[in-house]
Amino acid sequence: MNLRESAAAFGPTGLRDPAILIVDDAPDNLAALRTQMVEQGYQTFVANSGERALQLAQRVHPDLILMDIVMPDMDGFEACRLLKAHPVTQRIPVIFMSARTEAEDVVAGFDLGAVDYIGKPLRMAEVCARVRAQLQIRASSETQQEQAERLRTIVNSMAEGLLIIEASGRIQFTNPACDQYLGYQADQLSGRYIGDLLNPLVAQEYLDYFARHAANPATAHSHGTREVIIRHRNGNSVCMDLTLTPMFLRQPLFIGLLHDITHHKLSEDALQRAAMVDPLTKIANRRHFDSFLEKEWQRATRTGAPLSLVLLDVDHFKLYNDSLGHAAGDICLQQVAGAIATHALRGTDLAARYGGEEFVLLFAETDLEAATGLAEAIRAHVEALRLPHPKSPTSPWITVSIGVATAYPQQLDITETLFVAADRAMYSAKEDGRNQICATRTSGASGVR
Ligand SMILES: Nc1nc2c(ncn2[C@@H]2O[C@H](COP(=O)(O)OP(=O)(O)OP(=O)(O)O)[C@@H](O)[C@H]2O)c(=O)[nH]1
Repeated sequence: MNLRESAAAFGPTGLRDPAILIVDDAPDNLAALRTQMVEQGYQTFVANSGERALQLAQRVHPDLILMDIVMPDMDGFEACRLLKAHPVTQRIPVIFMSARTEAEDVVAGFDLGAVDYIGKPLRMAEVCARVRAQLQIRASSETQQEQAERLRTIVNSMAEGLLIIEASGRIQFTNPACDQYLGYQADQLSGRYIGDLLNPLVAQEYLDYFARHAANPATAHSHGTREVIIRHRNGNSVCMDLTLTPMFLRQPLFIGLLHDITHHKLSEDALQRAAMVDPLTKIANRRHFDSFLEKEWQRATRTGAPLSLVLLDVDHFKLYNDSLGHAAGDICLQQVAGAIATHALRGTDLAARYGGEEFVLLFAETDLEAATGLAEAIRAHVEALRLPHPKSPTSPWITVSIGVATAYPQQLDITETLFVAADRAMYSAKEDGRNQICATRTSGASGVR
């Protein structure tokens, strides 16, 4: 075939006309078959020996080979065996043509991998029909292979993790993204069970859903998307969105799509934490303190344990700002906050900036005497910071005045009572000369005792 002929071999769609390699040592047979094949619109290549057929097949990759069996030197059976042994030619369908139509010849032909066997003398219409049928089979199997290849590429390159799960919870397949998310090598997850990855309650919920679907596929619906905690191979937990969709092939299967939301979760957690912290001093803010106090108040109501509130106000802070500037005032508040926070040691203690230059500490399960001791330690700590306050009329250093109040909350009491008592005590400390503590004990609705 010359260049013009080979250009003409491509149809208007750019797809090549099917190419047929005809192998026969009889020139008449070759010519007659070639004429038929050309009439059918096929490209044709001819070979008059087994050796020549092998060379041509490797060069032109025909879509089908029509192969005579009885030929000198290398016969058709041997040529077929060699074609099937070579990776480049092994998938090319071979149709034998022979006058040897004994059952053992036909069987031997099929055993060698031929797709068909036509008896000689040839009936050309039959040859054409058989060639057409084989080309159709080959085209549809190529389409299936292409589709499978396309799907494989998508599944292997997608950023989302994909799992195929059987109704028993056994994992049948995972894609590379899924393996990577969960820290496994390729194929290590196949054969494991979802219970190996999920918390037992969540795994059971999925197994129930699988069982319901397997029992009645017609009513199956997508399980939708939900947030799940999955066990990473290294033992850590990762937060993922899992979307499950049923699919029925030979057995009920479930496609799981995994989307890593750990980063999203981390920033959500960071936002939540930020909402609880005072931006200047980095200790708890008022909102966090109020909800913490509410919880401890409820707990103390149940246990009958004392609850102590320590309220601190920086002395003459307006003068400090006015003399040293607002920026120095900010740094001073940060240092005072740092000192205060070191005294909230237990999980049930909390130090917070309550607003401006006012700080609070809550000490749960702490009576007035113990709280007063803690308050005195804080007062001394702040004074020991030796933060110069040149304009203060009461001390050369930054000091704090502290009110301490202790309550034994009862059912109808409100937290407000404790605040009012601590506030009053703090003002008494101011009035008495600042840099000191005043303590009081409330009993809720019955007021200060
Ligand atoms: N630098 C700074 N100053 C603040 C901040 N919040 C409140 N203040 C200042 O703190 C000062 C509080 O002053 P006052 O409530 O009058 O009381 P004081 O000067 O501390 O005097 P006494 O409480 O009576 O000892 C005000 O000048 C506020 O502007 C802050 O975040 N940074």
